[in-house]
Amino acid sequence: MRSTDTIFALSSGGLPSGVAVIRLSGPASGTAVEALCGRQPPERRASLLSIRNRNGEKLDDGLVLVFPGPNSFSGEDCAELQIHGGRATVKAVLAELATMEGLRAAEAGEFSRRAFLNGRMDLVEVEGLADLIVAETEMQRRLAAEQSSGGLSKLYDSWAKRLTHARAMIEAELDFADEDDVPGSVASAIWQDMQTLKQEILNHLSGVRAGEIVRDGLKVVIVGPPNAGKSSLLNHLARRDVAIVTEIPGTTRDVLHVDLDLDGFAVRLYDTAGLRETDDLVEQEGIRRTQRSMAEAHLVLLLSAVDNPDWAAFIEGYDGPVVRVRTKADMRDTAWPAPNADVMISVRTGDGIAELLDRVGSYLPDLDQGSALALPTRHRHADNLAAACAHIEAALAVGDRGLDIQAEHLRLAGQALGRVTGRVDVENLLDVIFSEFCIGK
Ligand SMILES: Nc1nc2c(ncn2[C@@H]2O[C@H](COP(=O)(O)OP(=O)(O)OP(=O)(O)O)[C@@H](O)[C@H]2O)c(=O)[nH]1
Ligand SMILES: [K+]
Ligand SMILES: [Mg+2]
Repeated sequence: MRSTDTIFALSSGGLPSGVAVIRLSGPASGTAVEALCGRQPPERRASLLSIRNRNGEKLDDGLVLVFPGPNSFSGEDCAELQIHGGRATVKAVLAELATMEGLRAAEAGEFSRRAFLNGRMDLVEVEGLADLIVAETEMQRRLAAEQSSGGLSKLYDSWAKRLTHARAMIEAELDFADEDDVPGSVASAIWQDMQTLKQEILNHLSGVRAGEIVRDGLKVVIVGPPNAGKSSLLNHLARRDVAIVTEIPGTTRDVLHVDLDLDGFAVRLYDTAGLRETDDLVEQEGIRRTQRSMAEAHLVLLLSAVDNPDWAAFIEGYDGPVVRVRTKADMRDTAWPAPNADVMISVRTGDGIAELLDRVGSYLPDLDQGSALALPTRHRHADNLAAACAHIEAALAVGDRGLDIQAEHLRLAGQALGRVTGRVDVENLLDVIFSEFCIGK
C-alpha cells in the first residue's frame, strides 16, 4: 500500500438509498473528478454536474464537492460525489473510478487512518468516531461525540503538559543545583501538582466501568430452571419472537441476546438454557454456556415460576448482583408480592414488567444527564492511564534525593499518556484500531 495512492469508497450506508456518497482521498482526487465531470468544480461548494464515463456516456447527475488538503477530513485532497443510491448507478461510478490511473478501492478504516497519519485526528478521536458511527443509544452517542470531538484528548493532553512542565522544572533545578540562590521551592510546588494530577487520573479511572457499560451495554443475563419463562421474557422485552418458546422444559440451548434501549442506555439481554441436572449432552453444553454468560454478567435476573426457597443454588459461583423474579404471575391467585422474590411478573398480562425494568435501570451508571461524558471507554485507555499513575506514584515515592530518577518516572508517565492519544509508539496498534471501521470511513 502506498500512501500516494488515491483511494475511493462508498461512504454512505447500504444500497439502495436515496443518496449515495462516494468519497475520494489522495493526490489524484481532483483529476478523477475532472475526468468524470469534464471540469474542476469550485472548492468546498456543491456543484450539480453530470458524471460520465470515458466514452462520454452519462452515468448519473450528482452533487460534486472537492476539498483540497490539508484542510480536509484526511488531510489530503478529497472529493465527494453525492449520487443516486441505486445499486447499478453506484456500481457504474465505482467501476469507472477503478479504471483510473493511481486510484484504487479503499481498505477498511483507510480514510480515518490517513486522517490520523496526517495529524487531523488522534487515536482517541479516531476510536470515538468508530463508536459514533455504531452508536445506537443516546448515551452511546453522547459518549462517542465527546470523544470524537476531542474532549477526552484535551484532558489527556493537559495532563501530559503538566508532566512536561514538571520535568522542565526538575531539569532547571538539576542544572542550577550548585548555585545557592536558586530557591528549592520551585520543585515543591511541582510535587504538589503531581499529587493532584495522580488523584485526577485515579478519579477518571474510576469511570472505566461506567464507560464500558455505556459503550458496550449493561450485560443482563436471564437464568433459572427450565420452563421458568426465560425465553418468554426475552421475547416480551424485545417485542419480537427472537427465542423459541414451548412448554417443553429444556427448549433453549444456545445463548441468545437482544439489545434494548433503557433510558438511553444500551442493555444487552441474554436468554440462556434452563439450569438442571441432565443426561442430555446437548442440554449439558447449553448449561455450560449459561454459566459462561453468567461469569460476564453485570446483572443476573434469576427467574422461577414457582415459589423457590433456594434461589441461590441456581447461580452457584456467581457473586454479582441478582434480581429474583417470580414469573407467570397470572397463573395463580396468591397475593402479591411473592415471598422470596424481588419482583413478580407475567408476560401474559404485562404485570410487573415496568417494575422489573426499573430494577434493571438501577444498575445503570449514575451519570449526570446534562454534562459531557468524559469517560475512558477502552481497556487500552485504562491500562495506559493506570501506568501513567503508577509512574507518578513512583516519582513521588523517590523523594527529593533523586531528582533525576523522578524526572525519568515523569517522562515514562508522559509516554504512557502519549500512547493513549497516539502521540508516541503506537505503530503496532494501528491495524487493530482501524480494522474496527468499515470501508469508506
Ligand atoms: N401463563 C403464563 N405462561 C407463561 C408465562 N411466561 C411463560 N409462560 C409459558 O411457560 C412455558 C415455558 O416458557 P419458556 O419461555 O419457553 O421458558 P424457558 O425458561 O425459556 O424454558 P427453557 O428454555 O426450556 O429453559 C411456555 O409454555 C410459555 O408460554 C407467563 O407469564 N404466563
Ligand atoms: K421451555
Ligand atoms: Mg428458553
